[in-house]
Amino acid sequence: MVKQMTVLGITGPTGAGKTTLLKEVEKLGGAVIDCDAVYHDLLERDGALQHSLEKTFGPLRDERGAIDRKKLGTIVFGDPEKLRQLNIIAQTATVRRTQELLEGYRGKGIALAAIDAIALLESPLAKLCDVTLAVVAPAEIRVKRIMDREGITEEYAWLRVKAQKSDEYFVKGCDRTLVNDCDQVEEFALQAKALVESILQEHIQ
Ligand SMILES: CC(C)(COP(=O)(O)OP(=O)(O)OC[C@H]1O[C@@H](n2cnc3c(N)ncnc32)[C@H](O)[C@@H]1O)[C@@H](O)C(=O)NCCC(=O)NCCS
Ligand SMILES: Nc1ncnc2c1ncn2[C@@H]1O[C@H](COP(=O)(O)OP(=O)(O)OP(=O)(O)O)[C@@H](O)[C@H]1O
Repeated sequence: MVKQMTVLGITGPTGAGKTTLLKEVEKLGGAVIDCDAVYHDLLERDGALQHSLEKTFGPLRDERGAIDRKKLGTIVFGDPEKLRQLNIIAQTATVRRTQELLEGYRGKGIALAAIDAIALLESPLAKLCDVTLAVVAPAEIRVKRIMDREGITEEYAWLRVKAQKSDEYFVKGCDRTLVNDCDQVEEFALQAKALVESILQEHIQ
């Protein structure tokens, strides 16, 4: 009998703790697909994607000749229409690559694969998932976390946070929720592990 693969979709706003949860999935033997990383990889090597972005948003190169994400972020995070245009361009490429990766994991007989995507709920990715999980946390805490993690300014951190949908949107759209408002990342990691294990149990039975 071919073993079924459980596909867990993870979404939620920036700095909430999704990557921390993905590390627990990996420790449990699951495969993870971080759509930010998939997209960053495509941004480096997909000429058609680079061309499409510059055609829409104007010159975006840094001194290395690569697409300057902070420059693009400053354009789109302050303008909902431009963010909408970016989402269409980025999602087409990212969703295609994510589907290829999922099929690869399925072919290898992997029991659990998790997809982490900011646009999970409004993209075709949600339909590929057996369970969806929202990871949320108060905006002030998230701003501090992403400033510490990336060394970005408070202004850019708030610009990114305010460009995103509310916690309520993610909670309403997902099957399950994890609130990450504790002070210690280790404490959240334990909660995340317990939830992923219980989801796996439910799907194995
Ligand atoms: C907007 C950009 C230029 C910002 O670059 P920056 O280096 O500041 O952020 P990075 O790429 O590291 O992403 C960090 C976080 O920003 C948030 N973010 C990224 N893209 C988006 C988006 N389209 N909408 C809302 N938030 C976003 C996410 O929370 C993400 O985890 C860049 O992220 C981008 O081009 N994003 C589009 C990719 C996308 O839509 N991915 C989703 C595919 S399902
Ligand atoms: N409960 C916590 N206490 C302290 N630090 C935390 C906690 N949860 C997460 N962090 C830290 O906050 C930062 C953001 O967490 P993480 O990268 O998991 O979020 P994310 O949802 O993946 O963010 P993004 O969507 O921006 O990639 C990381 O540096 C992480 O180590």
